[in-house]
Order: sequence, then structure tokens, then C-alpha cells
Amino acid sequence: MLTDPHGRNVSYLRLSITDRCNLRCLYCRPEEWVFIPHEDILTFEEMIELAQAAQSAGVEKLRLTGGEPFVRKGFLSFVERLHTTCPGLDLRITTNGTLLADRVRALTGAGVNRVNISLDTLSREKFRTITGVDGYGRVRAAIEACLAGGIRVKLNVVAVKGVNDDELPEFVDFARTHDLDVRFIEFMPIGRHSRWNRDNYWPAEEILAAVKRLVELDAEARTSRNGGPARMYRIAGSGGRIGVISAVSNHFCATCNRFRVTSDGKLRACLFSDAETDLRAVLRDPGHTEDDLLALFRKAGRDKPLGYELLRARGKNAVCGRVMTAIGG
Ligand SMILES: Nc1nc2c(ncn2[C@@H]2O[C@H](COP(=O)(O)OP(=O)(O)OP(=O)(O)O)[C@@H](O)[C@H]2O)c(=O)[nH]1
Ligand SMILES: C[S@@+](CC[C@H](N)C(=O)[O-])C[C@H]1O[C@@H](n2cnc3c(N)ncnc32)[C@H](O)[C@@H]1O
Ligand code: SF4
Ligand code: SF4
Repeated sequence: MLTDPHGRNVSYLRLSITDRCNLRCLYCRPEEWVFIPHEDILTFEEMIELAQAAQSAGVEKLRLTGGEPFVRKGFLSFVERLHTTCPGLDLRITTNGTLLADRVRALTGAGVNRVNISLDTLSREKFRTITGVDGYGRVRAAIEACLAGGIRVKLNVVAVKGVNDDELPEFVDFARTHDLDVRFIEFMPIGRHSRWNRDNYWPAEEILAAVKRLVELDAEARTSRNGGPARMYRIAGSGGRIGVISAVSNHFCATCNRFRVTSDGKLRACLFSDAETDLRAVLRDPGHTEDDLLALFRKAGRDKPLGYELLRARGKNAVCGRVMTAIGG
């Protein structure tokens, strides 16, 4: 088990499959961006080796993210191989949902039965404004296909004042009528060109207060030890839940259980820290063994920061330089 000086254990790894994406969400990355060169991206074989090493180090849950994981050619066969090679690893995916609708059966066959889908608006027009693409219908179709196919869905909504604060009632209604989790994520000041500012930042407590004016909420206890940072509330009389991820206002770093690996093989012990450990160099060294990777994991664990301290120290700048599409969220 990987532990750090703050008494935290790492049991959850987020692996970015690619930094490429078919959307250009305004809160996530700048219009123009230089992608990581192809040869620097880990091969699927390298990713599988990494997942095996992580499992040996005590990782129980692996989230595949991006960029958009489904844009990478061969992604589904990779998931299948991962499922076979690392039985027992809880496989999850975070996706924008645009390429998902007709892949649901293949996903369940590959052992994935929980998917987090990002959707920041319930308006087709606004979707186009936020993402630059007319893809709203495809995401809605993916949600319906997942629910019909037995995949549990959580919706991720990045809460941006002046963009989607007017849609709170519609999202609450969506959670209630679809019996699913809708989680509002505080907009984080990530990436050198972040559009984050005090005016568009919508704090979780304000969101919760506004939801409580609409419906009665019952706080839910955390049940999974590999769970994420969301605080969840059940909408009274419904199977739907509302959650907040208060990454800026109310840090959850004291219980942080995760590492991240970027698609170019850099281990980040904290989302907010650009301190990275180069796993790719080890993976591409013909003489390497799993122990070499484990030694790097342990070292990164020992140096894992408390992200909120970095947030506090950032002044007016973004908390880190890498963009979200490259880190994986
Ligand atoms: N600051 C911070 N934000 C996080 C962390 N983990 C996830 N997030 C953010 O939470 C949002 C939702 O992330 P997801 O990819 O759905 O993952 P998750 O919330 O861990 O998912 P579950 O395992 O289903 O709870 C994204 O914006 C992430 O950047 C974390 O450790 N620190
Ligand atoms: C970087 S995306 C990658 C996976 C996939 N493309 C998607 O959108 O779900 C992972 C998560 O990060 C969230 N995200 C991106 N930029 C963010 C920001 N600046 N603040 C908060 N969350 C952000 C997205 O909404 C998404 O839920
Ligand atoms: S990586 Fe996800 S959040 Fe970022 S632009 Fe793509 S779809 Fe949007
Ligand atoms: S900010 Fe860093 S330390 Fe805090 S919860 Fe997120 S990843 Fe963990």
C-alpha cells in the first residue's frame, strides 16, 4: 500500500488515455493548443504494464480519462485487455459522452459498469457555445443508452456563473426523473490560460443553498473507501442525488486517495502540482522491472503535497501550468 507522510493511502489511479479531445470546453483548454506528439504518448501495452504495477502497489480503482478517451483508436479493445489482464481492478471511465451511445454493450462486456459523463447544460444551443460542437443530442443518447444497458451514470457539471447557474432547477429535475447523480464541480483555476475568475466562480455552498430552496436534500454518508471527493445529497422522495465537488472552497486533500498519470507517462501525485515523475523513461528502458516503477510510486507518495496549500499560494495565477485535457481532471 502506498502511504504518505499525511497518513493518506493511494488506492485510486486516474490514467489519461490521450490529451486529444473532440470538444473544446471553454473552462478546460484554450482554443489553440499543441497536442503531445504521438511518439510521446504511452502505448496501450505500456499503459497495461503501468496498471499492473499500480495494482501491485495497492491501487484498486482505475479511472480512464483524457482528453476524451473514446477518441483514441483501439480504446475499447484496450479496456477489454485491461479487464482481462488486471482482474479485480475496478475500471471506470470519465467521458464527454459524445462517442459513447453505440458502445455501451461493448463496455459492459469489458467489465465497465459505471461511467461519469460530463454535461454542463441541458440546452442544445448552449452546449454548442460551451464546447464548440453541436453534440448535445449524442450525449443525451449516450445517457439513455447507458441507463438502458445497465451502466450507472453520474453527470459531471462544471459550475460556471453566468454560464449554467440559470439551469439549476433543470439539473435537479434531471437527477430526480432519471434517478441518477448530478454533481456540480467548482470551476478550478487550472492551466496557464485558464478563464477562471472571481466573477465566474460559483462556490459549492452557494449551489447547495440554491438547490435546498428547490427541493429537500438528505446528506448521504460516504460508503466507498475508494470514493471520489463528491459530497452527495439524496433528493427526498427520489432515487436521484445531487452532489458538489468543492475543489476550491472546501478542500478534501486530507483524505485524498489518488495518483494521476498523464498520457505521456508523467505521474502527478496531486492535480494541482506540476511536480511530475517520469514513468515513461522507466517503461521504455529495456532493462526495467516492476520494482523500478514501484520505487517511483513510493517516492511520489512520500512527496505528495496537500493541494489546498498550493491553491492558497497561487496568488492570481492558475494553480498549475498543465491544462486539464492533458492531466485528465
Ligand atoms: N481537486 C481535485 N479535484 C478532483 C479530484 N478528483 C477528481 N476531481 C475533479 O472532480 C471532477 C469529477 O471527476 P471524475 O473524473 O468524475 O472522478 P471522481 O469524482 O473521482 O469520480 P468517482 O470515483 O465516481 O467519485 C473533475 O473535475 C475532477 O477534476 C481530486 O483529487 N482533487
Ligand atoms: C478533463 S475531463 C476528461 C474526460 C472527458 N473528456 C470529460 O469531459 O469527461 C475530466 C473532468 O474534468 C472536468 N473539468 C475540466 N476542466 C475543469 C476545470 N477547470 N474545473 C473543474 N473541472 C474541470 C470536466 O468537466 C470533466 O468532468
Ligand atoms: S477533455 Fe473533457 S472537459 Fe476538456 S474539452 Fe474535452 S470534453 Fe471538454
Ligand atoms: S488537490 Fe491534490 S491533494 Fe487535494 S484532493 Fe486534489 S489531488 Fe488530492
